[in-house]
Amino acid sequence: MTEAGHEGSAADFAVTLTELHRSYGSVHALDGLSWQAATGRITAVLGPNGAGKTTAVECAVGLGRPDRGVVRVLGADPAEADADHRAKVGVMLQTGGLPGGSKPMRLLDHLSRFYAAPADVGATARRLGVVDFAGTTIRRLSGGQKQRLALAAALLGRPEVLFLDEPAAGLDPHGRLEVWDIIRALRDEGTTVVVTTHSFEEAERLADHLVIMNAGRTVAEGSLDSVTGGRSLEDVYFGLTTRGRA
Ligand SMILES: Nc1ncnc2c1ncn2[C@@H]1O[C@H](COP(=O)(O)OP(=O)(O)OP(=O)(O)O)[C@@H](O)[C@H]1O
Repeated sequence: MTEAGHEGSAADFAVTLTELHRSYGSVHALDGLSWQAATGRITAVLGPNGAGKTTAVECAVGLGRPDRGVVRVLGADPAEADADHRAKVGVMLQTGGLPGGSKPMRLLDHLSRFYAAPADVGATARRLGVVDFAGTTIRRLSGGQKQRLALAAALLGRPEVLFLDEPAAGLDPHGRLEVWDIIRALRDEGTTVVVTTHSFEEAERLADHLVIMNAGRTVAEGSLDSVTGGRSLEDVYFGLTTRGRA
């Protein structure tokens, strides 16, 4: 198991979080959090409810600012970065924010107009299987269909760095395999992917680099093998984490 090591140049690590603190009242959501995501690799971030995963991603995409600490994404501070930088960063948050009254293709068309050089909407919709439910109003979609749509939306800007919050949650087994294949294909095309997850299987299947968070801090970071040291990921996780506080 390794401590959060911060070696290598900025080009090696598309995302670097260093000693982040963020509090909501008396809750220390981030309490000295540090981890890195290597460029062109998949980083999986595991941690119990309330560990601070979403808060960390919000800081990394510029939706929130830490009270203290340094965030660098593609060499820039996302809270200060310009539109060009933001266009290079994609994010799929949990699906609650999709507009219920719209239809999938209309939403993707609309979102694609925010980008100077968007991905092809039809090709993106086909890749995620959105065309299969293109005529259904978003509020009537199943959880898995919403998940595919949210992932398609996150790909429209052809991001260099992609943050995915529980991308396979709610998907059936076929759907999960398909989404994992897409994530690996994106990595193979050079995209840096950060996946937050509660699934050991997802972490084991996807992670080139693994981060385990607990109570706002990193408690393990490294390759799957270096983190587990021959034990099961589940055993390591339960040994390092405590029940969520959310
Ligand atoms: N806007 C907010 N106001 C108050 N407390 C918040 C807010 N956002 C997060 N928190 C608290 O900060 C802590 C970390 O929350 P966060 O959502 O980052 O955890 P998480 O690891 O993403 O959890 P989950 O696995 O449930 O998604 C929790 O205790 C949460 O209740």
